[in-house]
Amino acid sequence: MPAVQAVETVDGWYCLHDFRTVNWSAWKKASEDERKQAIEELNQLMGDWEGIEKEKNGSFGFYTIVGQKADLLFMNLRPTMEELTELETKFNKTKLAEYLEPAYSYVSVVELSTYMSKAEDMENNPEIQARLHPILPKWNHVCFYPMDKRRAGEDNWYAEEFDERARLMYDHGMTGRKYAGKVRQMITGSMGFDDWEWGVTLYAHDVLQFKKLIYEMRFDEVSARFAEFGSFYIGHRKERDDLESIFSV
Ligand code: VOV
Repeated sequence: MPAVQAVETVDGWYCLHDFRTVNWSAWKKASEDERKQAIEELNQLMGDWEGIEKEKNGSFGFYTIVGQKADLLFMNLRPTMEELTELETKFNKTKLAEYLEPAYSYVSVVELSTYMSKAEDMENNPEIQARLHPILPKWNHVCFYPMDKRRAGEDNWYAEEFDERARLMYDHGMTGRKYAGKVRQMITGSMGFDDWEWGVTLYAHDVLQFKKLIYEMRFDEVSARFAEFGSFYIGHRKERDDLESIFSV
C-alpha cells in the first residue's frame, strides 16, 4: 500500500490537565490552622497562575469534577513543556497537595491541522495565533476526553487519502459550527506525549449542550467510522474565591 500524505499541524501552547481526588478523611484530620494555611498557599499559587494568564504567557482553569473519577481539575497552558513540569512540581510541593491524590493527567499541545488552510498562511493570521495561544474560556462547564482515530481494516484513518480526510474534517467542522456560542472546543494533540492521540476540551454555559454536540457528532462520518474515545470528565469552573467553600469540612 503506498503511503498517504500526512497532514502538517500548527502547534501552540503546551497543556497539562491535572485531575486530583481529595483525601477527605486525611483533610478532616488536619488542624484548622493547617487547613487554613494549605488553602492560602494554593490561593497564592493560583493567583500566580492567573498573573501569568494576564501577561499572556499562559492560561489557567480550575474546575470541580462530578462523579468518582476525580474531584478537581487544574488546567495550565504554557509556551514550553518544561514550564508545565515545573509548575506541576511546585504544586506537588504545596501543603494542600498532601491531601490530594492523582486521579488522571493529560499532556498535550494545542493543535490546528492544515486540512483547510496552508501552514504558512496561518503563521501571520492573528485569529489563528489566538487559537494556538488560548486564554481558557470563563464559561461555566468543562468536558474533557482523550480520543484516537481508528486504524482497523476498512476504517483506518491513517490509510485514507488526504483529500478524503479533508472532506471528513470539513463536515466535522460544519457540525461543530452549529454550536457556535454554545460550545467552545480546544483540540490538543498528544501523539508521543500521552496515551491517546488527541485531547478534546469543551466549554459550555449549559452543560446539556455537551451531550447534544457529542451525540450529533457521533453521526458524522469521521466520528462514526474513525473515533475511539477514552474516559469522559465533566465539571464546573471555579474561582479562587470558591476555595474556602470547596474545602470547608
Ligand atoms: C464546537 C465544536 C467543534 C468545532 C467548531 C470543531 C471544528 C473543527 C475543525 C474546523 C477542525 C479541523 C481544523 C483543526 O482545528 O484542526 C477540527 C479538528 C478536530 N476536531 Fe473538532 N470541532 C468541534 C468539536 C469537536 C469534538 C466534540 C470532537 C470530538 C469528536 C467527537 O465525535 O466527540 C472534536 C475532535 C476533533 C479532532 C480530534 C480534531 C483533529 C483531527 C485531525 O485529524 O487533525 N472536535 N475540529
